[in-house]
Amino acid sequence: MKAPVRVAVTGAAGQIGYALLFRIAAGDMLGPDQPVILHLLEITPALPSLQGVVMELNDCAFPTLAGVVATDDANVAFKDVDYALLVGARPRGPGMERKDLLEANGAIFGPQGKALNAHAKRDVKVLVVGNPANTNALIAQQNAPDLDPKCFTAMVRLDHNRALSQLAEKTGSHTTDIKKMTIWGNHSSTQYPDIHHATVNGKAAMSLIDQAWYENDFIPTVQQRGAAIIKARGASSAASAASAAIDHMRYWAQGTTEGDWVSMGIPSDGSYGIAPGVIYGYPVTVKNGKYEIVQGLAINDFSRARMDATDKELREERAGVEHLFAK
Ligand SMILES: NC(=O)c1ccc[n+]([C@@H]2O[C@H](COP(=O)([O-])OP(=O)(O)OC[C@H]3O[C@@H](n4cnc5c(N)ncnc54)[C@H](O)[C@@H]3O)[C@@H](O)[C@H]2O)c1
Ligand SMILES: O=C(O)C[C@H](O)C(=O)O
Repeated sequence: MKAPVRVAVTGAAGQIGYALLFRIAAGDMLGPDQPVILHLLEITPALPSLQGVVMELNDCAFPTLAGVVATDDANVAFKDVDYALLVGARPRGPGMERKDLLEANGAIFGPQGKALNAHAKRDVKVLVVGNPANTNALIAQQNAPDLDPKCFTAMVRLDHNRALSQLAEKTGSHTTDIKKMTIWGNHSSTQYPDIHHATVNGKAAMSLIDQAWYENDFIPTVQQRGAAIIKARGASSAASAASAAIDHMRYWAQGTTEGDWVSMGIPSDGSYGIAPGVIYGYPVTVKNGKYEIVQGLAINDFSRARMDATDKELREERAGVEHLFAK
């Protein structure tokens, strides 16, 4: 067994938290030889409920669970953490405008960015799941001036996995037969799931499907999947979101496989003509805990228009929250 690492999870008493904590504690995220100390952050009124979750975590007697800290203080929650999964966010309520949502989340992700800046390990890996995930990640990053901006990422892995599942079903294959799937841009309905570079059992994905299915079925299904689940379940995706968060962190920590890549929301460096600084879904490879954008992909006009549309949405979201950035 290795020395334990510290993993913070915010919104730990919520529904994603309930699907996520037990898998992290069981070793699904960092491996069966990596003990974890969980740092769980909740708002004060949710602490009794969180205590119940802690009781259940202990009752599992996981070999890889080395301790649990449960708190309503971000300074305690982020102390010396190696990983931080920021799940807790303000959901959109009735009559709330997007602007109100961004403002409410600024009040969460600004202070959490500051607390990470003050207390987390200098190479902390931060994943923002709470919506609007990309712009919440930007707010946290912009309040953590002493951390490398690349420490902050947002989750588009659920979209990536949804795209794998849709393409596998259409082509009668398994998700593991598919390589080089890409989600460009925002975790929102403007995201662009791109299969131009994907292969299914080594064959170009685009040669196995027709353009009409791609345009009228695949893309909108992936873009609208979150809304479809809310409609069907009466609550937003939880187990699949938790599973995607595990995948995002596992690949970031352990690396991508040769000949394949994953999609991560990361700070744009201007690659592919995207506005520098916005947290944009890119295809990335990972080695030794560092991600790199896959370069040199051919982008046709169809893709260009969609990549630009989701970039535009992210630039607009950024313009709406710039007043929340640390001066
Ligand atoms: N990126 C994605 O792919 C994706 C997918 C699904 C859901 N989500 C988002 O994830 C978020 C969480 O979803 P959920 O279903 O678990 O919601 P939930 O309402 O069940 O749980 C959220 C929890 O966060 C807590 N919380 C609120 N403010 C907090 C704060 N300042 N610090 C710590 N905890 C805080 C709440 O008390 C609650 O327990 C939502 O924003 C949802 O939209 C993102
Ligand atoms: O909460 C939502 O809007 C949906 C969620 O982000 C999802 O993709 O399932």
